[in-house]
Amino acid sequence: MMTLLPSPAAPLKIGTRGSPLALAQAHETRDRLAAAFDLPQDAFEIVVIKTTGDDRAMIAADRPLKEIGNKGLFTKEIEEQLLSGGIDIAVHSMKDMPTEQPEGLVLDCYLPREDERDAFISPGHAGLAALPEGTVVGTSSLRRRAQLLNRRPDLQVVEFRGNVQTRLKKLEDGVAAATFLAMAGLRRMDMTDIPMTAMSPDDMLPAIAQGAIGIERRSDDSRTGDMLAAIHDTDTATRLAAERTFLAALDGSCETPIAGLAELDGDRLRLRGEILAPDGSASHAGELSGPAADGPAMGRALAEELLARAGPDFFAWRG
Ligand SMILES: NCc1[nH]cc(CCC(=O)O)c1CC(=O)O
Repeated sequence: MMTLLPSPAAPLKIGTRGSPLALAQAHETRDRLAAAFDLPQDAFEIVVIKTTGDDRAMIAADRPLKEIGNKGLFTKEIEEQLLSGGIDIAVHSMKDMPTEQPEGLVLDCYLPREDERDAFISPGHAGLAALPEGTVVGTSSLRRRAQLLNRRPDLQVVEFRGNVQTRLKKLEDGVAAATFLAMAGLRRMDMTDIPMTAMSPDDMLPAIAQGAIGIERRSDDSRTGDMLAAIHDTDTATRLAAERTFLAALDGSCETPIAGLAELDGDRLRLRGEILAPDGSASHAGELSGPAADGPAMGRALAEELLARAGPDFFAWRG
């Protein structure tokens, strides 16, 4: 058994994107594995992989990602490295991951979920309700844009891309008066000292799987599978199973205005979901509660209920 564990001479290679948040998530994964198996940090190697989505030169900064075709934009190169053996595991934000993985890869290890809420961030205003009419809010998220315009049609939403640091700089420069970021990212980067307030999910339901880190590996790599089992969090898995089945049943991607959150109370699960028109002109929201083991069935049922209420033309804009 001991000989199967990684060592400084034969480290476990952890693939990640190079953004500060991605690196923080890779470091958390390494530290949890090191602690679980009492290994030194240099039994792990962090391998930074540049993805098409990171290549700014290719992408005009003011174009929404959905126009560029975001499917696999931030994961393709990382998954290629996994399949070819360049890395052994890949660390991902689950909210950016499609509901199905390529042939030969599995994504079934989740770290304990961080705060799943969105943060309202503004140097000058206390909260969403305090924003004067017509205020400019920056976001690159189709979901946040739709939710904002649904609740506050008077606001002006501008495209706000880049990593967390870039977006905060734009706020400082006055490009917008407020923005939204995931609480999880701010906490993982130790950035909770910026002017922000957490949004209640009653006011802004988060993205599917927001705040959860998933670890992907080759399906035939059972040594790595055994290692990952030691740091897997089953509550997070139960919640994501419900949320991601809801997402899959809606045929959504991370660039579709869909929100959802599953919460556990003992062995009871409460699933909330929302689908919106991209311009915020319509929203359909609902919730179901039941035994935690029924999460995926509840995800499908909630998706069907919302689709039925929305009607067949609701998703027509997807083309
Ligand atoms: N799409 C970008 C992205 N993917 C994951 C996070 C934050 C961390 C998380 O939700 O786990 C972010 C940035 C943000 O929304 O603030």
